[in-house]
Amino acid sequence: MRKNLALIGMAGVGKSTTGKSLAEQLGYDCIECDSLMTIEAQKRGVNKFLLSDADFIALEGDVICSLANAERTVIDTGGSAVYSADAMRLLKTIATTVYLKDSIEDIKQRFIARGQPHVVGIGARTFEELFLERNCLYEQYADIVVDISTHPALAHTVQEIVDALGQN
Ligand SMILES: Nc1ncnc2c1ncn2[C@@H]1O[C@H](COP(=O)(O)OP(=O)(O)OP(=O)(O)O)[C@@H](O)[C@H]1O
Ligand SMILES: O=C(O)C1=C[C@@H](O)[C@@H](O)[C@H](O)C1
Ligand SMILES: [Mg+2]
Repeated sequence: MRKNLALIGMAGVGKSTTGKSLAEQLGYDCIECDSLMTIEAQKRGVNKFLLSDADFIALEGDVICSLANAERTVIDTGGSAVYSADAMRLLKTIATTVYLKDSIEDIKQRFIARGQPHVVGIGARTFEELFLERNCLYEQYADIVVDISTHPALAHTVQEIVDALGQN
């Protein structure tokens, strides 16, 4: 097992919720990339939610690449991290990547429940189109895929990831 874990997956799938619990169970630190991005954007004098998609992805790439020395850390990435080739190259080097996957229906429900939060790349596309594009990227970059659609309970998800890591 590499010395860190990186959670990747669609906005709202539960990366931050799972990441905190997983880190606690493993005795790892947990870094939420979205929070680091907010801090970095403030340093640069910008509001990250007002950035273009390209600038948002560049910021996300910079933040993730700043984690090169992380150890024993769960890296909770933003859903759009897969659009940054630099970020994914770094993560594949320093971490075991875990794709937290759920059904399109469940993700869409949670997306609507949260009031349709900021999501990169939605543009003129439908949620379904974005989901399918993202799903290919998440699968491409994943060392481990954990599908939570049949067992969505947090404790079950965390245990499934721990078990999969043991076999990886
Ligand atoms: N397994 C689950 N079942 C039901 N609801 C969940 C589950 N995991 C997380 N949630 C809820 O879904 C919402 C989004 O979860 P969370 O913030 O962990 O997702 P995320 O993947 O980190 O999203 P983002 O990419 O936007 O940061 C939260 O309100 C959380 O309580
Ligand atoms: O999936 C996405 O496009 C995003 C997910 C969030 O984690 C944030 O990083 C941001 O709102 C973009
Ligand atoms: Mg999150």
